[in-house]
Amino acid sequence: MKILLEQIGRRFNREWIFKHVDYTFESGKSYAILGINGSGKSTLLQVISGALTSSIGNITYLLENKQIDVEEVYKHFSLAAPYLDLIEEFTLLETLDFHFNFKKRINNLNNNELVDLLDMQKSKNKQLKYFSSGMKQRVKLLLAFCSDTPLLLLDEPTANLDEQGINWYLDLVKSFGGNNRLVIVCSNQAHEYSFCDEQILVADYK
Ligand SMILES: Nc1ncnc2c1ncn2[C@@H]1O[C@H](COP(=O)(O)OP(=O)(O)OP(=O)(O)O)[C@@H](O)[C@H]1O
Repeated sequence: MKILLEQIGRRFNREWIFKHVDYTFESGKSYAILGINGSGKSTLLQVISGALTSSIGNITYLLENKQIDVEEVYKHFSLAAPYLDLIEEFTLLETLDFHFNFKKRINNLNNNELVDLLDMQKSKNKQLKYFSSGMKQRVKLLLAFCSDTPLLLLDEPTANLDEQGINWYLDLVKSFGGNNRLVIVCSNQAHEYSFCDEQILVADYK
């Protein structure tokens, strides 16, 4: 997958969050979008994903050298982000079944293998509303990493995770972040993005 940003800008009302962003994202590489709180990382990620339109500029999406419409991009990415909610009434197993109705499982991993990856066999029939914030974050990350999509978007991936959780995330990166995937991480914490090949500073586009 290739995503080309040409002179992209986004404003809310009269305030420009970023402008003149020229950048190319390519499969097989990982990118970190960096900046302080409120600098516009999530906004840029949402523009890249097509969830938010840019105020100016063009974005082109190429999948195996064929252009795809912005309306179709959602089929090709998986996202873990603080603003993405899980359905709290579902149990863990129901969550996996529901999610993988829409996205293909990576390596055909079955529910039992996914629950093992989460180390949550004891909680598989528990509703997510009874999960701790760290457990929910692990579920979000697992759903994103284990969906077979060429584009993986991660916004604050280790929010709510303790040291063990951070190491678990880094294992996911090693296991499922490669294989010619395009990975984009929004962060302001080095341990979340130190594996990335390139860094984009939102402050450079003010
Ligand atoms: N829907 C919106 N309407 C108006 N302003 C918005 C909207 N969404 C975001 N903003 C503003 O855009 C700016 C960038 O927000 P954004 O969430 O992209 O920052 P961020 O770098 O991801 O922050 P954080 O590190 O805290 O997650 C902020 O000033 C925010 O208030």
